[in-house]
This record gives sequence, structure tokens and C-alpha cells, in this order.
Amino acid sequence: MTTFKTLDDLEAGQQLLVRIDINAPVEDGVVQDNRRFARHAETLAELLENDHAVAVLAHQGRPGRDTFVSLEQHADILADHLDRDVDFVADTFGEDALTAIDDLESGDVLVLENARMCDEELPEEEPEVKAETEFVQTLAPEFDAYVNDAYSAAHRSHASLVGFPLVMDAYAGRVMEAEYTANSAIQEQEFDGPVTMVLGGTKAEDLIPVIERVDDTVDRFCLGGIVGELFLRAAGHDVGYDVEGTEFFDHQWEDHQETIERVLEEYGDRLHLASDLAYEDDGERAEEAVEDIEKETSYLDVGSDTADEYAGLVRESEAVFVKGALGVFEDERFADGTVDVLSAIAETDCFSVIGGGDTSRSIEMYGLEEDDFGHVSVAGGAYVRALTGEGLVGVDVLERAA
Ligand SMILES: Nc1ncnc2c1ncn2[C@@H]1O[C@H](COP(=O)(O)OP(=O)(O)OP(=O)(O)O)[C@@H](O)[C@H]1O
Ligand SMILES: O=C(O)[C@H](O)COP(=O)(O)O
Repeated sequence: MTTFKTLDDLEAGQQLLVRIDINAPVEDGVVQDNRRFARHAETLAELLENDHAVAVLAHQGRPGRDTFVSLEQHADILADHLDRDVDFVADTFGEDALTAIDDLESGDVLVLENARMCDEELPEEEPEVKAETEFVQTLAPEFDAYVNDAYSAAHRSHASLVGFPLVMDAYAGRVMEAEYTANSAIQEQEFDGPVTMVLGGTKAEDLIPVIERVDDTVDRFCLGGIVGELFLRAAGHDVGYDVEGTEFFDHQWEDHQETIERVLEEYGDRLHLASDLAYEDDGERAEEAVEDIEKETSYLDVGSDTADEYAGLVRESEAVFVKGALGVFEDERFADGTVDVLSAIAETDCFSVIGGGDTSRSIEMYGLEEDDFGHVSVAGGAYVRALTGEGLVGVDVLERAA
């Protein structure tokens, strides 16, 4: 039972503003397809079958990052999944966007430009404030209804996610509905044996608060990726610093040092940190014990000893929750940590959830099957937040709208 309106409640043949989350990896300026496109394409296909005209609202990256690019390529990827034309306009709510929206006819799909290119989108503010923005006030009257399918971004209080349901008829899309239902069911489950959470990836700030909030249910945390290095830094090792132009560590350390140190102090006996790390040396993978690290290097994966330890912990677990990759799995040389852990999960019959828009991509890249896991979520930060039992603001506003 959901507490918001779904597509089952939506009358056919309307002009819809549909928020999806196709935030994707970008390699050398090229947007990479991930499973988010396929899942949202199913929602869009259903809407088109019901004679709606659809304008798609979405984001990509964050200002200042290499991944902050236009949604033009995303429109092409969606077109491939839908097997039909998808238009794109390089504008979100200005004159060009409004003209393109006016021209929409039943069965059309138009992708609007990256919502994060609009100043009012990003600052985290209350939904009531977002509802009053020019962004929301300009677009809302152009549509009969708003559909939010972006469960994976529902932890962000951004204009495109929380403003519209306060000013117009609002519905959850199929991805939102399915992820919400699956993640709510997971919160209800109880496990007899050890529960392990594997945390990695780049977004340490989404994960640090989670460790404290799930401490009733999770027996041990295996850390890797950027979040793992930040904890190693707090433990006094010479890693977790930005080197060679990276921008992962120092700002997250500055903002969260106190919490990281406190969590390490309080939960140290449950936190497993890498004992070795891998880096690139003359084009090859090389490894070094954390104890011996003295030089400034970008570490790209956990080492083999760590991967073995984590895989062993997974094998004796009753349930495993993964969010974020243990290394840069997109490069085969640095996929070992991530793939060893996922393979260990796949081999056992533990209950498992693999989360993260990017991380879930590693499943098909390395010959694993979605069926090997209990649930593969296209959400990362939103799914781990849901595990804490804390609400998601994007879901809350849909419930209020209903
Ligand atoms: N040591 C590392 N250095 C650089 N990048 C890393 C490292 N370890 C992991 N990563 C990157 O982390 C990414 C995945 O985690 P990330 O937290 O960014 O996103 P996600 O899993 O898609 O979750 P969400 O849906 O919240 O975005 C991968 O693309 C991987 O390359
Ligand atoms: O990829 C995600 O987790 C969502 O799209 C949210 O993106 P963000 O972490 O940049 O806010």
C-alpha cells in the first residue's frame, strides 16, 4: 500500500511534467548508459501508451564537476530505450522551453535542460520555499499534472523534486513506486545472523550519518572507496587527501571531520577499514599495505587482502547491504574489491541489496545477474537513508499532495 497517488490514479491524455533521475557517469564527456535509463524508460513508455504528452525534468552532476553536462546526450539514450524520437531543448523554463512545451502533442517526449543549471534548483530549502521559486511557478501552469519517478534523488530538497507537488496534482511514477515499496519492505525485515553493510563510492557525506543511524541492525561495516580512505585518514594513516587534482577528499573532510572521528571512536570495533590499497604504477595495478603508505598517490581500489577479508565477512552474513563501489570498477584493473564482494554475495544465499546508480552498473559489467541479489536499487543515497527509517522529502511531498 502506498500513501501517494500513482499512475493508476492518473487519467489518460494529459500534458505531464515528469521528473526522472538519469544522473549518470560521464567518461571523457560521453554520458554512459546505466540502469536508470532503462527503468525510467518503462515509466515513460507506459505514459506514452496512455496518450500523454511528456516533458522530462532531470539533473546531471553538480556545478564545478566534470560530470556537470547538458542533458542532450541523455535524450538520445532515452530515445534508444524507447525506440522512438525524443526531443531536447537547451533550456529549462525560459522562452525556448515554454515554446517547446506548447508544441507538445500526445505521444511526444521532450527533455528539458539540466535542472541544476538553474540557480533556484540546488540550494537545500524547505519545499514551501521551492514551491515559490520562479522555476516552479513558471513551469507548473504549463502542465495538467506532475509525476515524480526519481526515487533515487528523493533525499534532496531541490526545486524540481519538492516544489511542484505543493502547487499541482502530483503522482509517483513506476520507479518511485517500486523502489519505495521494496525499500519500505526491507526496513521491516529481521535477520537472525550477522548483517553487513559495505560502504564505498565517492559520496562519503551521504554515508557517514547512516552508520550511526543503523547501528541497531548492522553488525559490521566494510569501508572502501573515498569514504573508506577518509576513515583511514581519521585513524592516522597517510591517505584520504586530494592529490593529482582530485576533488574527493578535502572538502568532505573539512565538513565532516568531527563526525568521522566520533563515529570511528564510537563504532571502531564494528568498522572494517582497508589494510591495503591499490594504485596505478606504470600502467599496472600495484598494491601497498596501508601501514607502509607514505607517499601521495591516488588509490583506486582496496587491495587483495582487504578484498579477501570483506568477501569472507560477506560469506558468513545473513544479510548484506551495499552502497557505493570499493574502487574505480569502471577500469578493470581496479574492479577487484567491488567484484570480489559482489561475487561473494552472489554465491551465498544471504539477503542482499545493491544500491547506487553507478555501483549497480558493475553487476552487468562483470557478468553477474540481477537475480543473484535480493534487490538491485537504482538509488544510492536515498536507499541508505530509507534504511535508517528516516523519511525522504521527495516522498513526503507526494504524500502531502495526496
Ligand atoms: N578510490 C576511488 N577513487 C575514485 N573513485 C572511486 C573510488 N572508489 C570508488 N569510486 C567511484 O565510486 C563510484 C560509485 O559510487 P558513488 O557514491 O559515486 O555513486 P553511486 O553508487 O552511483 O550512488 P548514488 O546513486 O548515490 O550516486 C564509482 O563510479 C567508482 O568509480
Ligand atoms: O545519483 C544520485 O545519487 C542522485 O541523482 C542524486 O545526485 P546527487 O548526489 O548529486 O545529489
